[in-house]
Amino acid sequence: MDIHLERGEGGWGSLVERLWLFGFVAEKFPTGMTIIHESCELARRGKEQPTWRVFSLKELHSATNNFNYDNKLGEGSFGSVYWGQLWDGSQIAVKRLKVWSNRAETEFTVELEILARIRHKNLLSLRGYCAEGQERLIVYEYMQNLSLHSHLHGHHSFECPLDWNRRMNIAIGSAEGIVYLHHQATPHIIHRDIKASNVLLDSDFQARVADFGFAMLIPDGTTHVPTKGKGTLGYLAPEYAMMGKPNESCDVYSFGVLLLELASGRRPTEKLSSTVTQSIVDWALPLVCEKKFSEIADPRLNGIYVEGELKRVVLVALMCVQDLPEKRPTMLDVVELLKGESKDKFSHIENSEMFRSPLTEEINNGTSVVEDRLDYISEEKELERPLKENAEL
Ligand SMILES: Nc1ncnc2c1ncn2[C@@H]1O[C@H](COP(=O)(O)OP(=O)(O)OP(=O)(O)O)[C@@H](O)[C@H]1O
Repeated sequence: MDIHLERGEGGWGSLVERLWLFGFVAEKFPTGMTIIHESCELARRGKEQPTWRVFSLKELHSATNNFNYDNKLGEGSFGSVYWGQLWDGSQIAVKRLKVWSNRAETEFTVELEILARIRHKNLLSLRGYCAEGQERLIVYEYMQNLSLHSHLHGHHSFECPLDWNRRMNIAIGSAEGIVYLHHQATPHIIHRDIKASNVLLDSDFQARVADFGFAMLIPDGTTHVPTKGKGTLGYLAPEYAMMGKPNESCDVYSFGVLLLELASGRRPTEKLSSTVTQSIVDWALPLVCEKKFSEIADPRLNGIYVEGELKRVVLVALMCVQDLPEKRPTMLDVVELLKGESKDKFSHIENSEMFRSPLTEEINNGTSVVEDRLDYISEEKELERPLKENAEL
């Protein structure tokens, strides 16, 4: 018989209690969101032990050289992220809460609650957490090649290690990670902040979707959940920006923006002048209507890409960013289309009305989105740091 009880430790109290019983698990989190959890995934994993654990603050201080500035990998709304090395030589990334607040506490708990229940090759894995006094830290696997954002727009964009093959793998891999969240996780998960800085790259440049602080667990049968809007400028679905009702199609919209970014190397929005900002969607659509795909391709690719795949990525992206959520594909469709598995669906898309007239109303004009109702909007920023050791560039 296999029964044991685990109890998290720390001044904040027990974060999670787990009762392991014949391969099933009862989880108890302080948010109370999930008291009993009997997921298919856990059943599949059988009696596998959780891969994460509770870290002491002392251990994390020593791993990160006392959160030394030189170890800092980046900074987000929650706090700073530091590179560290554990006593066994394994590398970690430690996210340290900046200022304690109720909102930060919620983000911390939501992220842990979600990370603890997911496991997929294209999602960032949790190594553990630390909650001592007012300190809140999340420990992740370290991703040697940092974020997609850093390669497209940041410190590493000039080295451009992202050839076309890697870009295709990143597109398909990150889409598969989101398919898992939307269609396979129990309950389903809406990420709500899909963007280039939340797609991390491992030593083989495989994509790992990260940052679940804004994510939401959606029980079966829920059509939409009213909530205050969250997300990042340039990636927000118009209906979500205006009404703040998230569902899976909001992630699909953000993923469409990310695909355009990956193909073109442009940012989601570009300032044309001090008063005019153009969205990547408004820039790409007229070029597609004129069949000028080569003008969309990132100049850093030096013309070395597979024409058919570039076209596929761009057309699928534009299907994802349609104004009407019901017209957007699901992430399952997106994966199928990106892999070129559905010739019929693709030729239907190629002949779509929206690619005939440049001024179609299917796409928003990039300036009409009312984003001031959002509770929290972040802007893309990234600390310029060299890659840590083992980066294969
Ligand atoms: N596991 C990791 N391995 C390597 N680098 C990481 C890891 N996690 C985060 N980073 C780096 O730290 C940066 C900051 O991450 P963080 O998730 O805190 O913020 P963000 O996603 O950029 O912004 P926000 O949280 O405000 O949306 C990332 O862009 C990435 O470069």
